[in-house]
Amino acid sequence: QKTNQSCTLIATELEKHIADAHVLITTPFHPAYVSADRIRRGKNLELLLTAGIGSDHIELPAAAAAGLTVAEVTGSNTVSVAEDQLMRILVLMRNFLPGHHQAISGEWDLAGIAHRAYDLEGKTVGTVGAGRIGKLLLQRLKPFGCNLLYHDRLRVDAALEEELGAAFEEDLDAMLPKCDVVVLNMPLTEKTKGMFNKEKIAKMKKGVIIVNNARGAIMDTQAVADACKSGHIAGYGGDVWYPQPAPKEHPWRYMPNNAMTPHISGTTIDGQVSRTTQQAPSLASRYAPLANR
Ligand SMILES: NC(=O)C1=CN([C@@H]2O[C@H](COP(=O)(O)OP(=O)(O)OC[C@H]3O[C@@H](n4cnc5c(N)ncnc54)[C@H](O)[C@@H]3O)[C@@H](O)[C@H]2O)C=CC1
Repeated sequence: QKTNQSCTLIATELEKHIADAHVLITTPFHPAYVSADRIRRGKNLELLLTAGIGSDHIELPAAAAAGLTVAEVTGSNTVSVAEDQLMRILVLMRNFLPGHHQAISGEWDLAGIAHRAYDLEGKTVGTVGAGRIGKLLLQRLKPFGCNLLYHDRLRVDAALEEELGAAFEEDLDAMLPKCDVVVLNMPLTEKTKGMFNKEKIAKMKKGVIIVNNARGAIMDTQAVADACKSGHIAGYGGDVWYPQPAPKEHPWRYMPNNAMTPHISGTTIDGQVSRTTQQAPSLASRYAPLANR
């Protein structure tokens, strides 16, 4: 109910002011979807600023057609997200959540946890996307003694590849069957929307762990829920959903072995400070020249 109230409040305030606004600042966490209709009604709009990374909640072709600048705070919370991904990998690999549930519910059933708990050492971890967050994750995984793979449109330079200790996989479909853990680190675009469907998931190892802090809509929602139910996916964790806020009946809330949360991986206090301190200069650089005229 709290979520519904705050959604309604955001929508009402946005509708009230959109006709006057020159700058619209939105976040990917609790997005005000910037539709073509809202862009049309925002007659004074000049800048759509995403306070975070990932502007897929904005209808980009409509923004471009209206001549608007769309900007985001690149790099602002990348450490927060990479650390969170590492946490979710460990939480799922070690089967931590049922153990915690036992602790708070008065149970003591070691076998009930241990039968599906593994070490991360020696496992193959592949990231789909090795941009800012993907590279930070690979750096953090290196000391765990994993076999590290990455797939991206672009290969990182040889020196960095060696430093990361990760092997490039040009063909995603060739990488997926090798991975015990798959982490998504690419943007939601027309190309990646629904990319991880039933067929793609079937190419992965039975018992794979998937961590997706990139965007919910990169996955086929029902295919993920079905594969968790069948056990093909042994664990699915992340903080991104489609749509957001996720409705109560969203199947990922109820699928087995999930380590889902609301969209919080980039909103640590450090991530928030970094986002806001980088956002102000972004606004200032656009408007200071006008103000000084
Ligand atoms: N959950 C959260 O709080 C946050 C989520 N994100 C999400 O993570 C995504 C990645 O963030 P960054 O690493 O900062 O972005 P980035 O732009 O530095 O890296 C993205 C990488 O994905 C690659 N890529 C793009 N399309 C691809 C495709 N079709 N196939 C393979 N690789 C492809 C790019 O070449 C690039 O290397 C963002 O787009 C955003 O959606 C970002 C920050 C916070």
